[in-house]
Amino acid sequence: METDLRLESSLWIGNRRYRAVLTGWYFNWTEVDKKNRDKKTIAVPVAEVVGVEEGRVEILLQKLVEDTDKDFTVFYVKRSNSGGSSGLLWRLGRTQFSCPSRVLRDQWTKHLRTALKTHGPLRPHRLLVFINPFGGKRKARKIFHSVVAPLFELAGISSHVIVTERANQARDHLLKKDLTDFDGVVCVGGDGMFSEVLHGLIGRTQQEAGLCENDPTVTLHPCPLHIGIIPAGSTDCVCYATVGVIDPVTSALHIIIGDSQPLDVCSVHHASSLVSYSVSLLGYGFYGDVLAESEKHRWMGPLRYEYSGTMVYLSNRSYAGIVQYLPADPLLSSPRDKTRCLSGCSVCSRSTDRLFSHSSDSGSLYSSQFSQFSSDSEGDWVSVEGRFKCVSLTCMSSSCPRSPLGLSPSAHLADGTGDLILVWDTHPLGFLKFLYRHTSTQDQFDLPFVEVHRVKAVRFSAPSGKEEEGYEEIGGLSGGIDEEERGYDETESSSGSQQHLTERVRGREMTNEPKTPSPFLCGLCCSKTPAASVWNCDGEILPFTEILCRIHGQLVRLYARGIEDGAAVHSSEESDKSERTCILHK
Ligand SMILES: Nc1ncnc2c1ncn2[C@@H]1O[C@H](COP(=O)(O)OP(=O)(O)OP(=O)(O)O)[C@@H](O)[C@H]1O
Repeated sequence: METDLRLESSLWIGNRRYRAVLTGWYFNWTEVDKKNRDKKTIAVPVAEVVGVEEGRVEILLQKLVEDTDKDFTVFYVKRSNSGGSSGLLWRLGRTQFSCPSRVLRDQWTKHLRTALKTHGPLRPHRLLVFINPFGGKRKARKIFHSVVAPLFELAGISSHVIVTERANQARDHLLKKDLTDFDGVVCVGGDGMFSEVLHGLIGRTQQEAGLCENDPTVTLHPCPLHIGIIPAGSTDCVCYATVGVIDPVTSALHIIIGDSQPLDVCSVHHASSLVSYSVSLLGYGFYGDVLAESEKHRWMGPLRYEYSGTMVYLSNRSYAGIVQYLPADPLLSSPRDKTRCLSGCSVCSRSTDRLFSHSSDSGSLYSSQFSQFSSDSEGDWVSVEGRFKCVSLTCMSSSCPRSPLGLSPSAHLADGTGDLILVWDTHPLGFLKFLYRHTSTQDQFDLPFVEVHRVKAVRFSAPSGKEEEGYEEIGGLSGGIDEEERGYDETESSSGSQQHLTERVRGREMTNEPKTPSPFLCGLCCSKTPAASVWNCDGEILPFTEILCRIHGQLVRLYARGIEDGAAVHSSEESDKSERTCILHK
């Protein structure tokens, strides 16, 4: 196949001569000077070629074609620095080549197109697109039609576009309508819109596989359709955490070239019923309260999150809870190992082998997952009880522009685990330090009242009524437990052993004596602590406190490739100094 695709000839860009070579995987062109010496080479992976067109073609608001019979135009992915974001921006690179004859031009276009098919097996041909016209700044429709649709057209992708008229329309469509012709589903909107598509696709897949989503022990069937996210919401965290930038062009290009990023999904059950799925944050306590508070102030727009965060922080609440978790294998990875899940992550790749090792066909693919889950014996569960500022579970780093490293910087997108973060009740200033560290590079887990565990499942419940009232009374009076008062050291806090945790619970019970109210808490914030918080599940409030969460490894696939490490991409400057592409210097 490699030899069939190989093509080499002189080509011209303007009046400069280039030696162009198409190997199996790369399309390279090297400038040749008058003395036949090679200058710089531009190498574009065939997998990143967006399209090949006869003539001299430009894509502005619409396609402009100057049909000359010796020219062809190649469109490809070009990388550029994103400024503040963690990933790289992708732009549409374009180079117009001239050939000495029409025959040679036709040979180039034919070979390049064949190479695209060979090296882009997951490139979509037909997509189902949902646009939420009310998401974010209400620009989703414009973003799709002016930025994304021309790129899809260039790449030969046909789209069936549905502009939603109500919440949950996309979910319901995916659950009920015929999806046979589609390679993937694209949502143009924010995290809420992504969540709709996620629920619709997972539900549909389980229906077709005859699986009951309400049974928390069932291993769910991976979704066959890819999901693409064109960010157009006020919160686009899933896009940021899986691409590294919030940029419609970058996301559209990932869709076009058929990138594939598996993603873990957490199922949330209450009393043997499915409540929801989550991919980013499941948070009780602080994060639940902030969401509940912000819902009361929707009229403020995005500012409501700052306002609500401040109000909830000042109210200095903590909540009693019993947390049980099933630890993941500590030999595979750890939330404190200071690694980052980047594009091509080896931990996630090894997980693919582990999760789907027994067969390549999807039927036995999920039976191999089933055997993995069924071996999780109940005896492995660890249980802790006490008062928490917040309890969070995240299946990914949950990085976002405000917190570039995220809630759990070393979490993985697709290793079949989640990170459970327990923030025990503490002094308000300690908690502020914890929150502040999310905005910097300081380790938010390196605090004595914080612990993090890599887990496969979590159960949460509030203590029964009587105990709850007792905690409430104490919570209402107490200014929280000082770090010094807690009676355990930092080394212990990261050990996560059952024994240490039990000791800590005892220590906490002892320190839960009523205390003199802290002067910091008086005035504005000294309201009575409610008995229970609510769960924030990817931005939605859950109606239950008691939940069982289970991580399903690589349940869905996104048109993405994880965050690219800018430093690792071999790049240099071309004509536009800010732009990067693969250029090899000779
Ligand atoms: N046509 C519609 N009318 C009203 N709501 C819709 C419509 N289409 C989708 N939705 C709902 O709007 C919610 C928010 O949408 P989306 O995530 O796109 O925007 P957002 O601005 O990021 O959201 P948020 O206000 O939650 O930050 C989603 O939960 C989705 O179910």
